[in-house]
Amino acid sequence: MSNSREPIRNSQAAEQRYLDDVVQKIRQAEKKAQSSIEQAETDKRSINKQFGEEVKLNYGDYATNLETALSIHQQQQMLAERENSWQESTKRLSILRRLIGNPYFARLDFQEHGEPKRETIYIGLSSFSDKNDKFLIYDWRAPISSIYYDGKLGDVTYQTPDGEQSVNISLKRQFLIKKGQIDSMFDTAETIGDQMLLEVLGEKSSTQMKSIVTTIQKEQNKIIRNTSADLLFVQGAAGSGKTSAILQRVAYLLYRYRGNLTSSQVVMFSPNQLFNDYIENVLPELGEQNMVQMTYQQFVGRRLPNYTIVDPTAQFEVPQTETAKKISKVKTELKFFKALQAYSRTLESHGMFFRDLKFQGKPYLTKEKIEEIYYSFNQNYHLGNRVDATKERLVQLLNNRVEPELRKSWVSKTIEGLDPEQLQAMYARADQEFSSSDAEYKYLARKIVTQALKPVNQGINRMRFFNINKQYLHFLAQVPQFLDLSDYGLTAAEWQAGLLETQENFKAHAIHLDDVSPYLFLFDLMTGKRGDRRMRFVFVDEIQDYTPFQLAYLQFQFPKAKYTMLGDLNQAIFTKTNSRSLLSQVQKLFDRDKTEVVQLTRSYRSTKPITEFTRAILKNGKKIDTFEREGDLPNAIVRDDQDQLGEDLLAQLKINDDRGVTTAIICKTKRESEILTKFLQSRDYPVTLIRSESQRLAAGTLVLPAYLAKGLEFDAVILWELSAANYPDEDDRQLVYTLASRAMHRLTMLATNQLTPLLEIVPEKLYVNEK
Ligand SMILES: Nc1ncnc2c1ncn2[C@@H]1O[C@H](COP(=O)(O)OP(=O)(O)OP(=O)(O)O)[C@@H](O)[C@H]1O
Repeated sequence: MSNSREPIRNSQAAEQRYLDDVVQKIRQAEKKAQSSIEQAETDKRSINKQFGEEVKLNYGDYATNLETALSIHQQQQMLAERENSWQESTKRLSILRRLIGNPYFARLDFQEHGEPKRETIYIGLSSFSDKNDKFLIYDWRAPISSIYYDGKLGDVTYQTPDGEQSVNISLKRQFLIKKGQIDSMFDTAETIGDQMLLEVLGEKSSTQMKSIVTTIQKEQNKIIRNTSADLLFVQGAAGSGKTSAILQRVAYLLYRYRGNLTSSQVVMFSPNQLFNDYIENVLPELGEQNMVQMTYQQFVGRRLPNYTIVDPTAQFEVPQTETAKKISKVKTELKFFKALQAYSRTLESHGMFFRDLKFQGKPYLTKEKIEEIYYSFNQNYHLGNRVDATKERLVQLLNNRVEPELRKSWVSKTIEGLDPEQLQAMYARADQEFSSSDAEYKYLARKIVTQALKPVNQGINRMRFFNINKQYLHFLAQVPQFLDLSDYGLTAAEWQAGLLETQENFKAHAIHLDDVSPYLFLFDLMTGKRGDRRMRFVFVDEIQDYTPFQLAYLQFQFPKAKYTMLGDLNQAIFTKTNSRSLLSQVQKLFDRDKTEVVQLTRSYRSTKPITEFTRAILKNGKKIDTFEREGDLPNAIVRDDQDQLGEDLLAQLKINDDRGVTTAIICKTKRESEILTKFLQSRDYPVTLIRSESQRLAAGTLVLPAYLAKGLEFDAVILWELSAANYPDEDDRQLVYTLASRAMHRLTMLATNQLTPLLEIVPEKLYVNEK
């Protein structure tokens, strides 16, 4: 071997010596960071002290005031510098402390093409260099680290900001290091050896998701490091690491665009708040700040604070009628988005509804007048400029009204009614002087009038002259002109009935979730709003639960961002009907050349028997591969009465508890979860019921309703009442698949009378039927 140091480091003892050396250097750096923090703190204290004394001394005339101001400015600058250095050192310190116990997880030996020397690098959570700026550890996100995840041994290439590089890899070594000691190490010729992955996957679940940097798979690495696509669409089986991959991707992007990208320019839309809590620690553990996280409902809901958003399907408690499903389909498709855009263009020449702007309870700027102004501009004005020009004219009109208003009797009455205190508050200064009492009266009158007209002014600025509700209903009435309702199996009368329902909802300050996005979009179009252009990356997880309309609306809201959308078209649990066409509809929103699709087919979450079972539930399932991890076959127990089933549940819980695995019992609805929780408590079995998404996941056995289980995982899952009564037909197939695929090590299904017929297609050898 050409590198003389290499043989020395080939045994574990030698690697340990090298590790000790690195750890010692990190410790030295830690001390240094600690002392610069202390220094910055001492400096801050002394600046503050000095500053306090100077200010006390110089509290005098104008000149010294100016001097004081200058000195304050100077002090502030000095403080800010110290603050910066304090923050830098604190951040550094926390990274160093993280590195001390586990500085790196891999070593690579390689030779760059054309270079005589072979190099050895170590890869860890963050980079670290010694006093001479020699890198002892490379960040896992550095360009060179990519070859650890990507390639086999031999000749490989990797991307750098300056283009492609080729190297020849001769060694790839993985380490499991705990508290500064090498637990085990293995050399691998594979991408990332299965041995390492097996160790990691065999671990127990917890209430917090973990980072996967040490074992990122090649396909996942593609997702993480992609910077070219405007739309990166990831279709991945349950448990294939979609969520994990995007969290590492956020960390990667923050590193790659350091200085130009902040975590506030990255937003992630996730299925529910519970899931947000579940993933909350991953980025901080990687030394990065969390991105903005919210649910789509939160995103749109904050713009409609006075409305209750109704979504009858969300919790599976109320079944939807066939007609309601069809109407819902119309309102959630891309065609509807386009129809709305087309409708908005017609408003440029006619058809906009207005409201009076009132003053003292009476129309002040009438809707007729506003309409006249709005349509007085020529056809070059689109909706956005039309509204700006209208606002301007209305403000002018309002200003012109001030003078005549001054002479009205309500103004003089108001002035007469002012008590001395109120009067005093009207003057700019206590000793304000006027040339005459007439001038004083005019001054006061003007103040009162402008004050009173303020709400009208606000109404103009906030565009209260638009009648958005009426406009939206008008649009719904016009829909048959833009779409063929018969394509959706709907008659004009059924559509009209749906419209009346929306109208009734408005009266009750409620709005159906399907109406929310079109309603806001119409308002944006009317007011010429153009979205948030600062947002650079948008992530949408569990995309199969979004409607094409919602995704189009997101794109409208963040027009400059690159999108990463992840989903499993096998798991569409809320929007069953259109999941198949979702991808094709979404692709229409982006430039074809800038769209990349990545498939993740291997399921890492579950043992092989569980993955084999869950994938058999799907009829036209996308391809799913298992990961070779052994475990028990899933088991199903069916009883004639629920009391007996309760005993079986307790018995299964005992088995799981004895094995030290944590169980989640998933029921179909919230009501069922509540009843089951009461039963278990009556039998002195401690459980935590998760009944809303604002709750936290707790340790120990959980009971939760199906709609909250999205995206989560548990050591053991018991599906309570997976019966024919609860899951009768095809509509629930994807839901059952989603629920079953939450299990990592153990899956049990319990039902009274009869198991759901959805399992009939699953070969008997894939599970144990205990009846
Ligand atoms: N490369 C990896 N190394 C180690 N663990 C991994 C890897 N990829 C995925 N996992 C583990 O597999 C499990 C499933 O990952 P994740 O939740 O990201 O999948 P998902 O595709 O989002 O699943 P779902 O669609 O079912 O919600 C997690 O426990 C995760 O830590």
